[in-house]
Amino acid sequence: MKIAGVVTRTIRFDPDRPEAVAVIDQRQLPHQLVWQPLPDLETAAWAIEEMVVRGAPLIGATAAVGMALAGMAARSTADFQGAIAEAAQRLLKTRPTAVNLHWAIAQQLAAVADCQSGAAAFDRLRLRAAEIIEADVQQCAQIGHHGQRLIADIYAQTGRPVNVLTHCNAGWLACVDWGTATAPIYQAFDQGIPLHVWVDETRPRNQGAKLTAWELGQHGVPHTLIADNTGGHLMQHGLVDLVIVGSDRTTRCGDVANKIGTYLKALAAKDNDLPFYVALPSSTIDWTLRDGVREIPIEQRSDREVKYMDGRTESGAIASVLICPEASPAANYGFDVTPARLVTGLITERGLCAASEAGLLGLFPEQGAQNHG
Ligand SMILES: CSC[C@H]1O[C@H](OP(=O)(O)O)[C@H](O)[C@@H]1O
Repeated sequence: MKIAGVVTRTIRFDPDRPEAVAVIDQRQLPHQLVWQPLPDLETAAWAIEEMVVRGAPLIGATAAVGMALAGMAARSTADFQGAIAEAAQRLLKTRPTAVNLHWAIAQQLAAVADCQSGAAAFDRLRLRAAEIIEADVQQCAQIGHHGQRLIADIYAQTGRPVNVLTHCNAGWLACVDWGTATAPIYQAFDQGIPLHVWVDETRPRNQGAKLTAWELGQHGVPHTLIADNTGGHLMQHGLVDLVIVGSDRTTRCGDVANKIGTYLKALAAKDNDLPFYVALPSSTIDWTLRDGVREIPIEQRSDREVKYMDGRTESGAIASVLICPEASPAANYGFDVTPARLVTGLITERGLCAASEAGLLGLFPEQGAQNHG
């Protein structure tokens, strides 16, 4: 998407110059645009752990690049396979919930399985990383193409601007470009469909306030930032037409793990008979799992993220402030799981489907042949 009118992606990766890879440091947004170089595997792993980069698809893309950087470092060593396996283990320890991390690492390990030299393995890793990055862009564009119809249909029925609510940041900043939940919004907006987005601030890391509001503003999309607990009230008063969120891991039966608070939005949407859609690329589907509440690992992060807020002071300095008694313990669950029964439908790169095994296999029949879960 564009930053100040310049087409930009979240990660700059040239397979012919992998050592020059850099990512937007999303911890600095919206106040500063900072590009963070990723010179080696460890920096790539650190960037995922510290949420320099975040969002399931971008975590996957960064992991794929991290594996390529490990391959670059090991390209002249005899035990290059051991070094690549070690890199995979390092990356798997970064963040547990987004399945794209596992998917991307598995893709890279498969790419080098039959390599007989470090040089050949490095070539496979850097080229596969570039493919994964390009595929994410195309898949998110397709999610936008399929999802924009939902917004267009509501506009055709009502004849007034469509109010969409989204949670966290499932925007182009969570991907390489376009986003997942935001792709239908951008494409409907670009087609001239009048719309407005309610942006959940999304405590505790405030990805909505810091990232979604910023990227929508950069594109000129009308939006209003709201406290996380506002959505239900808006839905009760007819101010929301559609909820679209992203996913970090979706089971083969349509259960969805997403940023903490998503489940509560789904409950409110159900209670108000409003459509609740989840936008996701197939790299976010975990075909080995069926029951998301029981099986999806939920990341728990530092209590500091709950106890402190950071931002820009009135004097322009970036500061972090304690918002509770220092002695108060805090729990920081990063995600929750929305059961498929609360999901109206899934928006994938292959089209829309019901949040069910039949729905997903209808779009991805190749997965049905394998005995999963
Ligand atoms: C399109 S995936 C975006 C997804 O990732 C976010 O989590 P985090 O910022 O912690 O990586 C959130 O769950 C978004 O919906």
